[in-house]
Amino acid sequence: MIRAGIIGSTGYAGGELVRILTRHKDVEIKWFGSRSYIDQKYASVYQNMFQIVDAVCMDDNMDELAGQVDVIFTATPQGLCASLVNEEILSKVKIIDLSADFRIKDVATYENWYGISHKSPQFIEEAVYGLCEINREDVKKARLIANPGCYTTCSILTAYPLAKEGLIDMSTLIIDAKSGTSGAGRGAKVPNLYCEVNENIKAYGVATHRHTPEIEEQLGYASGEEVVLNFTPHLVPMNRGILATEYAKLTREVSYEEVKAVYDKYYADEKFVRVLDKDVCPETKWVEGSNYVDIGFKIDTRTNRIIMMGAIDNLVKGAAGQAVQNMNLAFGLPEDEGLNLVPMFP
Ligand SMILES: NC(=O)C1=CN([C@@H]2O[C@H](COP(=O)(O)OP(=O)(O)OC[C@H]3O[C@@H](n4cnc5c(N)ncnc54)[C@H](OP(=O)(O)O)[C@@H]3O)[C@@H](O)[C@H]2O)C=CC1
Ligand SMILES: CC(=O)N[C@@H](CCC(=O)OP(=O)(O)O)C(=O)O
Repeated sequence: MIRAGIIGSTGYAGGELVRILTRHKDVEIKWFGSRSYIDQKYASVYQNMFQIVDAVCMDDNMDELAGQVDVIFTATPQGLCASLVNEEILSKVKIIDLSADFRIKDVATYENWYGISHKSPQFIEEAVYGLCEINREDVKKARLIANPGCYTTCSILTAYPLAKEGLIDMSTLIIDAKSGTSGAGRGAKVPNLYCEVNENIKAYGVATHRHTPEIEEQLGYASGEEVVLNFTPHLVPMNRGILATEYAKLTREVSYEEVKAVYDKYYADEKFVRVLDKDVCPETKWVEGSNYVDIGFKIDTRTNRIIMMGAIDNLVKGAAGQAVQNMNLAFGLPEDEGLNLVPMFP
């Protein structure tokens, strides 16, 4: 049995980790970390866990935790994991960080976009960017895994094969993405109140969103060139889900079949990536509650652009599901263990 500790188990991403891991046959959650609910029953924070989780929430102490578990998930605000991790901890446990602390290789870029100083830059180089479909072999050997962002998982996987094969002009790439409000976490914030979000759609973080450099870096590795792009997120009145619509000029004339063959080259054997049939556009409802990424595309011959679309559940493939997928790889388990979640509908 793998013993797991979750720092930030009372947040939305941590809560989703608990939901998935309670049904993972090789994992026992030993530590339900919290800052605000110490000594309270976990099931009193999340009543959906009534009679499923009997444990109480515990203080977030990474040093103590490292001696008691095999893997620590940090589902905490930006900067916290970097402020806690040290060599002794990493010599004892694997860490899967759901925040952005170890995603970006250039520390100055991280500090610029996040507005915080990085507390342990010495571990950035060894951290593996845990986008399983792309970095699988490195994840298997990693002791520190940077779980990718939710918008970024969706945006990168949707464009990756075409970027890698040079089919799109990267300087023309524009990503327009929408997220449900669980992406903003459980903490109370006025812009996320019911009356602010319901019956409303709004762009935010325009030209400044922190996921921009993460997408640029990863698509830069794929395409072999420096990538600078527009990324505009929108908040939409739904609980879960991300839809990314991505536009780029094609570098040459291609047919539907050629593009489909490129997607199939990278994803035909990927259990969690579903390239949809011709003319089918992904919808967040069709992936809700699951670890799937659904991808579709359309060639617009009139503008010589391709329009790529991807949908995920931000809390599953965009956070907890991908974290469990990373854990499975890092511990030599079947990659889909605990993740055979059928999308829910309606
Ligand atoms: N929501 C999403 O869709 C996604 C989130 N993520 C990332 O996961 C992380 C958590 O996000 P999310 O679950 O949405 O956020 P929430 O605000 O819902 O949860 C934050 C969690 O962190 C804990 N926490 C807050 N401050 C501290 C602290 N100083 N010390 C210890 N614990 C602390 C909270 O504990 P308590 O409640 O007990 O106070 C809570 O459990 C973030 O880095 C986020 O960017 C990544 C991908 C998607
Ligand atoms: C709707 C919403 O607010 N989404 C969050 C992103 C989700 C998230 O938690 O970001 P990471 O994946 O980088 O951890 C935001 O825009 O900051």
